[in-house]
Amino acid sequence: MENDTETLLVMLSSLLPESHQYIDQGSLLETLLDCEGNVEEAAKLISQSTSRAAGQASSSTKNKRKRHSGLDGWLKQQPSTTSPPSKRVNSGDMSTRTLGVKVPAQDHREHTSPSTSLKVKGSGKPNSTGNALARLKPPSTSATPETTPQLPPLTLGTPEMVANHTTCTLHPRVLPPELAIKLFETMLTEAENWDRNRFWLFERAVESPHKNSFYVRDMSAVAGYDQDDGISDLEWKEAAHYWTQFGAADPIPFPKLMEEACRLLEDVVNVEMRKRKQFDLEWGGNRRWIANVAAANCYEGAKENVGFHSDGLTYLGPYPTIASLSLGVSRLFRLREVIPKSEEATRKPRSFNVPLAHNSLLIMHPPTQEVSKHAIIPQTVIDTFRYRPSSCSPSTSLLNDDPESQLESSNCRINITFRFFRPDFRPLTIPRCKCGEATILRPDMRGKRDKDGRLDRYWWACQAGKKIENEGKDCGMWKEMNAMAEGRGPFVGDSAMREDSTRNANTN
Ligand SMILES: O=C(O)CCC(=O)C(=O)O
Ligand SMILES: [Fe+2]
Repeated sequence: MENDTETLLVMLSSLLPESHQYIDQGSLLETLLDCEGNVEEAAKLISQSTSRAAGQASSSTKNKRKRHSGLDGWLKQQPSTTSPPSKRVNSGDMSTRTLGVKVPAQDHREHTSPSTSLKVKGSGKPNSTGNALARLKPPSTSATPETTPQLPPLTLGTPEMVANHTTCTLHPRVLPPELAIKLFETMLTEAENWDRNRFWLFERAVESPHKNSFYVRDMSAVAGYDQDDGISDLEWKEAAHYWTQFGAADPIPFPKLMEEACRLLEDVVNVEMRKRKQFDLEWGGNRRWIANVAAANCYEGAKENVGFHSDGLTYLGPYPTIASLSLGVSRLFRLREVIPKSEEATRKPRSFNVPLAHNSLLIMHPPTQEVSKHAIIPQTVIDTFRYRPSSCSPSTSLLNDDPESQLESSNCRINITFRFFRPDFRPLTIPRCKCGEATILRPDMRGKRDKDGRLDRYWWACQAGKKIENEGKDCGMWKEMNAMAEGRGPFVGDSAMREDSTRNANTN
């Protein structure tokens, strides 16, 4: 566990519902250790253990748990597309389980609002005492036996290491240095107007531990793009609303320097993409990868962070390519595979740390979002970013006796993730749930997958429980995506997929 322990403990406490606030720090620490410092997993484990204990006292809950021992079981029994929300728990890289009490779902995030290290609004009251340690014991069904070897986290300090160990590529010094500095300065100014996402988690309103914002590109001047994708301003507004976890802000146009950077980065992405194998469900429309939106994050100081998550696929569609530019302070990006249920008994996920230096591009290639989660972890210390401001030209600095005195310092990291929102997943086409909200598209990360990381299925799920006004209540809608039947595409694998669906139709 590399994070500052105290921070992790605070983060963990902040995620626990009021009824768990009495659990002592020693027990919290033990659980954190069990979970290799993963705050969200520790919080889930505690909640699950407690609900399990509660379930033992209630035979009706126990019966329900027996009847539906997970989403698969539940689906087999209930062919309809909706599920009773109070019994369904989907928790990202934890298996989907049926519990006696409702634990708020995690990582339903579209863009930010991770499930770890959130600023909590309001404090939990201490509750009655209890046998905390007994409750903290991992569930007996805990999938990974102690004998399964656990590889320690590995730091990937070079592009070669990143390429060898992950589904990402790293491109240092990617922009001309002056452009990188100017863009950093622009985004620092922009960030003064950004906000923190606010949403409902673990029975309380929480705030994301960093600021973010959502930008939409003017595509009219972008060569090679079908100008007539028909996505209206209102739809962009809706996308921004869900991307920022029910935020009210209008999407912002790309600043000039972001546009300039985007064009250069697209070239890098396209060169990389041409070297890689494509997945059938990838977008098959444009010949070149282009970005039409950018989500930007600002992390101030060492502690601001984003917790483990995979990026919501609602508008990106399956197997997206995401180009993530880092500016300013270098921070650690942590990537960890989500192990499919069928392999839990034989292997444990390994964490990789990738230091993201100023002016580096990390490309998350497919199937990164399908098979792993990522985070920017809180750190104990960071190196201050020292740079020559763009207002100070090299010639004036030569005239100066002490050029060092002209350097500026910053403790901020700016991240810009350039993304392509697919026309076939445009806001108008996103299924609505009974709450009247757009659903979120999530991969079945723990389900079956082939050796290339190809998944079996994706789900449209209600996300209304995260809206603060809803206080965790949702309609529980949970429907499998059927890309063909929903009229989506074109896909990279169109012809192969059509043959498949015809074959299936004929054999049924
Ligand atoms: O700041 C970063 O590098 C990661 C940001 C991220 O994961 C996101 O915006 O989804
Ligand atoms: Fe992300």
